[in-house]
Amino acid sequence: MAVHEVRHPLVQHKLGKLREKEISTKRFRELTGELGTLLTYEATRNFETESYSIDTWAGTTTVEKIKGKKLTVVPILRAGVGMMDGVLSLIPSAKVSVVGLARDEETLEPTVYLEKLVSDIDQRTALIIDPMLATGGTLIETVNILKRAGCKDIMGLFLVAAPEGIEKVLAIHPDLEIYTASVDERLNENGYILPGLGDAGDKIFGTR
Ligand SMILES: O=P(O)(O)OC[C@H]1O[C@H](OP(=O)(O)OP(=O)(O)O)[C@H](O)[C@@H]1O
Ligand SMILES: O=c1cc[nH]c(=O)[nH]1
Ligand SMILES: [Mg+2]
Repeated sequence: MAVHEVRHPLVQHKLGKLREKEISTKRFRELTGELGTLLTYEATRNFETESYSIDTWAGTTTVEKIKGKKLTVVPILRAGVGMMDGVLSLIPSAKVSVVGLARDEETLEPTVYLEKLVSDIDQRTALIIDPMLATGGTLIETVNILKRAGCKDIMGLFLVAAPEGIEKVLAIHPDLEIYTASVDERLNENGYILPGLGDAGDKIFGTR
């Protein structure tokens, strides 16, 4: 597994705005989508391309396209939905496989309540999207679901990740590629990331 912390100035600028205490639902949503786009740009940086010829106004020339890479975007309900439009703005034809997991506030254990995967997921690269990687329980369970379905190539995009969660995921799924805008300091006693974002799901959906 590799953890890529995306230090691009635009990413860090937008993450800083996202952390502000009095942020509105509208602004939180906008920034979450924009960061989804920027993380997608970074995560697809090493996709293989192949050359082909086209006719242009000045004759024939050689251009490139992404080489046979079939993707499925995997938003983790609820909060992952907040990143989805931003991710799909760069890869608009990607199929979407939805999983629903909710973390118990007391035990911090995730419960799976929905699995709706594309049928040929065993032939696709899965791009998991969720704003938060905290204890890592939700991500471990999501990767378990994808691997059980035959998926072999799995990447994840997270706005913020906790070092404790990364370590736990790494121990169980060493083949995962993680992209995040920030590896934050630590988890607090309630399993929230510090400095983190607070409850990302509530902020995206305007609940609470
Ligand atoms: O790494 P973990 O400790 O498992 O926590 C991370 C999970 O917690 C949040 O979701 P939550 O369960 O609050 O659901 P929501 O998206 O419906 O708010 C977050 O969006 C992740 O999915
Ligand atoms: O800090 C955290 C941890 C889990 N879920 C969140 O929304 N925020
Ligand atoms: Mg939540």
